[in-house]
Amino acid sequence: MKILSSSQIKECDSATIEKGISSISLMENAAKKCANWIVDNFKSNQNFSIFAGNGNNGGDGFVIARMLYEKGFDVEVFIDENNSKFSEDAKINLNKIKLISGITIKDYSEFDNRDNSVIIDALFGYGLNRELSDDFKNLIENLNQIQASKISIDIPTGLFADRMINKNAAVFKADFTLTFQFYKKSFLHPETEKFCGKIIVLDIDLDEDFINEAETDYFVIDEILIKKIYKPREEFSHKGTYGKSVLVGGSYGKIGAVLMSTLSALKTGSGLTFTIAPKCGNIILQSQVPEAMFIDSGENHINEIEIQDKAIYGIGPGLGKEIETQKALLEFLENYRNSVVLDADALNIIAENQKLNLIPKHSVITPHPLEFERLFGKTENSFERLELAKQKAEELQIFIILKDHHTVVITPNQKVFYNITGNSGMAKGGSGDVLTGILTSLISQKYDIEKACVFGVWLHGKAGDFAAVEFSKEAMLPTDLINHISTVFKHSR
Ligand SMILES: NC(=O)C1=CN([C@@H]2O[C@H](COP(=O)(O)OP(=O)(O)OC[C@H]3O[C@@H](n4cnc5c(N)ncnc54)[C@H](O)[C@@H]3O)[C@@H](O)[C@H]2O)[C@@H](O)CC1
Ligand SMILES: [K+]
Repeated sequence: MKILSSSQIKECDSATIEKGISSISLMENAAKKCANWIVDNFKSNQNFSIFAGNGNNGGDGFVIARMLYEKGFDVEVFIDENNSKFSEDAKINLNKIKLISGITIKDYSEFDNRDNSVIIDALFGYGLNRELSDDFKNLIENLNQIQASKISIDIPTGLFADRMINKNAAVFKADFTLTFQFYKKSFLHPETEKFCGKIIVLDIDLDEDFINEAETDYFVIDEILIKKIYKPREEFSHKGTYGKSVLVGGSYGKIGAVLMSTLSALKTGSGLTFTIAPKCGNIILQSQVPEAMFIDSGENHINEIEIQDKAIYGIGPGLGKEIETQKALLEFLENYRNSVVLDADALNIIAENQKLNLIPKHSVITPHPLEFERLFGKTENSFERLELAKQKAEELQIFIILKDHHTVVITPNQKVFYNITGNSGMAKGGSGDVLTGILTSLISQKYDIEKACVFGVWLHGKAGDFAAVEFSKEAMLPTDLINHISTVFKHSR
């Protein structure tokens, strides 16, 4: 799914209107989708307090008020009674509810939530283009204090669609955000996402031709994209068809990491799978993953990384940073020309030795925010981090998978794919090792690297979601996630 900027969304609205749908019908349709969702999700004796602004977001609020009232709900609408400059469509819809005696319209200042109503925020949408005034900030801070369910229409008021907010910004804290047609970039960054609650994307039939032609670097990974990428296994194939994955890592006390990567590579379909690990890992690896071939290197830590023909390497899980290991990795990178997946200590070794230039072109690196900082330096927030990552991905011609609440894939041509599968149960040591195995396996199976990254992060999160359903977010383990890779493939048929 494409992510458009607020100006592109505005153009998309206009293109839809040019195709013959009036702007007032578009508002009617958008509000109807919201009202239907609310009716389906709230009890029929629920009261609603709708806070409307002067623009089209407020207009949506007026239509929602009318529709909920018509469905039998109690509704009160709050506006700024001192400001009579409404957008044209908002004014038409405000006038319509003024004629309905059962809907009371009051000034924001008259609100007291005596009847414990659900609060609907239709103050500002994607049209917000500057800081809120103190009056609005106070209103929002007061609303945020109230213990009630809260719904934002299109965007929680106070957020911009596609940029960071100021540190002291006031933002409506929603439990649900009912948004139109597209995810907004700010729904996917930790500093701003926390205000959105559960995000529901409602299709309001905006012009498909415009959407198809709109140019953007930003995408949300959805099932439509995954269906285009996934290559089911062919009947007439053999193990050689599915490539050779070599997982490199493990050190005394950290053999589990490379074991999980190896197992994940196998479970993702790798044809031939090797593990290069120190001798101390031999018995555990051979007994736990008999399908993989073991190549030893060093006693308790890796001291050499053998280069094999026609293989894809995934290096880093549990690797450690012993001097000999550092030398082995740097020597490998100096002599290796193919794409490689680099994670964890492999990235830390590269950062400490300042050897970014040794990363082969079209490789994949999978840093979490701290590893990213060690590699590329400090940034103020995740929006800036993403911009720096785009710049570095292009400069080094590599794929960067930034692991965060929403993991992001950044390509050498600066495309950005946000992943929305996964859950907090995956915030445990070992989850990253699984991802390294999955990515190595997909690339060795000749998935194009961009597709492998997109499919890999989605698959990783989706398996995590299945594991959370079975075991709970608290109790699920990375090994449960590995076992649920099969559930994802079964559901993908
Ligand atoms: N036809 C359309 O364009 C549709 C628009 N829709 C709704 O319309 C919204 C966008 O409407 P608008 O473009 O009218 O914008 P908003 O309703 O988000 O904001 C209203 C106006 O407030 C002004 N403003 C910006 N920042 C401000 C600030 N800090 N303090 C005070 N005023 C400020 C701007 O001039 C802006 O146009 C969407 O988020 C969505 O809810 C939907 O009804 C779908 C169709
Ligand atoms: K809003």
